[in-house]
Amino acid sequence: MAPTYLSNDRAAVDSFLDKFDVFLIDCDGVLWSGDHVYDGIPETIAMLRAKGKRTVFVTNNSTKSREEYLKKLSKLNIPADAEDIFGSAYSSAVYISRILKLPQGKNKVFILGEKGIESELDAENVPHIGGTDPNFKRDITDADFKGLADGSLLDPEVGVVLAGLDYHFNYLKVAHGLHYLKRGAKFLATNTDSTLPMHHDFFLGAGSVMAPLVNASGQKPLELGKPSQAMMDAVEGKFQLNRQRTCMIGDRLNTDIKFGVDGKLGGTLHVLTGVDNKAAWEKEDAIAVPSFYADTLSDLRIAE
Ligand SMILES: O=C(O)[C@H](O)[C@H](O)COP(=O)(O)O
Ligand SMILES: [Mg+2]
Repeated sequence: MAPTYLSNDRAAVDSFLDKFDVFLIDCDGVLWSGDHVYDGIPETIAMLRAKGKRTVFVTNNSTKSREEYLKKLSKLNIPADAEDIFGSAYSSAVYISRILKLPQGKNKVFILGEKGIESELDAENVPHIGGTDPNFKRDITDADFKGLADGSLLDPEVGVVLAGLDYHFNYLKVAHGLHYLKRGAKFLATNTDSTLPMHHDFFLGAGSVMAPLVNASGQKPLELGKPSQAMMDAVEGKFQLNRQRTCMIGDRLNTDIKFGVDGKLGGTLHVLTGVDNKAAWEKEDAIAVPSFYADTLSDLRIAE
């Protein structure tokens, strides 16, 4: 069935809102582009909450922890509770500490990523190295090559390499990641989005940042962010979701919309402010087709 267009259609928006109690809302490309909030977003979230709807922010962006996202949301006047934020950094930390359960002496994580991952691993008492450690912000030396090849530079307790969006990746850091994988560490990713919407344009996403490691190791990481259904199960458990009364709202087909479709949610809404346009789901072999679409999330305000 062709997706229902909601923009400027009060009746369509009213029946859309009546169908759902919980909205899982993506962030980059839906609420904002970098620090630029799209027009009418704070008012739209406030309207949904005023109508008794639950709004849960589900982002693949692992550079911030839930706490850091709460600060960003409140700085941008978007109403939110700390409880209603579910990021891929949190999803990954929970997977490592509560599901993977690494053996003692092999329970450390080497991070190719930012502060968000470090904070969420700390919250789960999972030891970690790499990440924002300033010792990695330099050129590789011959001593590094030697120490990585003979293992003298490697921490024997590392059992996982966790990769995400990293604004500071370089040859030295990726080389460490490669040599931990060569010694049997598990390869996990918070997400593998190829691009990042920022300042109304697109930049390298997590998937593009970790591509050198995937290429050199010949391994594909286990993804823990959208569209992974491990994340959907975690979201369902945490928020006691009735999947039929839940709608996923996103800008990207191969993460957000696929997440909702594979998760058999009651509906998915594709907004055209971010990564994918209409043509992406109109084509024959579209990876996922939304049940609703709108030019922007704030088009829901017609129901105010
Ligand atoms: O590269 C990335 O990590 C993604 O572009 C970014 O995380 C997407 O975030 P989301 O749209 O899921 O909020
Ligand atoms: Mg997005």
